[in-house]
Amino acid sequence: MQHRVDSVLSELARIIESRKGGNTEASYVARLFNKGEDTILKKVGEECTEVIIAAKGGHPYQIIYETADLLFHTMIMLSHYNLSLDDVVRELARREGMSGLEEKASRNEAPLEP
Ligand SMILES: N=c1c2ncn([C@@H]3O[C@H](COP(=O)(O)OP(=O)(O)OP(=O)(O)O)[C@@H](O)[C@H]3O)c2ncn1[C@@H]1O[C@H](COP(=O)(O)O)[C@@H](O)[C@H]1O
Repeated sequence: MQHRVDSVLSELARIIESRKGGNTEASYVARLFNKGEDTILKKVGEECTEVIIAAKGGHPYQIIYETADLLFHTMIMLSHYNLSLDDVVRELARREGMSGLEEKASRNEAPLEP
């Protein structure tokens, strides 16, 4: 299962990267990159809202479907800023074993830089 998560996400990240500067007629991702930051961020915002609506609706498949859309558009957003899910996972790994309350308190002490 873990391998499947890794391989699907890595392949998707590779495809997203490959769409930068690509054919906007043939690729949704290339079109989004071409439209730029505001459109990408608007899509992430829309997909967040759709996840919340789906969750409140309580249909498991709908929640999965909308969360997939959110994750996909989040990956495009990260890529726009030359970041990736690897960077996010590294941050999660850094937090491993640290209580959420401790982490919250430490946010006020350290600047938000690696
Ligand atoms: N995983 C996805 C994926 N998930 C969602 N989407 C698209 O994201 C859009 C989601 O938009 P909405 O649900 O808001 O629907 P919409 O109202 O039609 O969208 P807009 O007109 O507002 O953009 C739809 O067009 C979906 O088809 C995706 N498009 C592509 N992928 C992956 O990205 C790869 C590259 O795609 P292309 O760049 O199109 O080749 C594909 O092979 C897939 O693996």
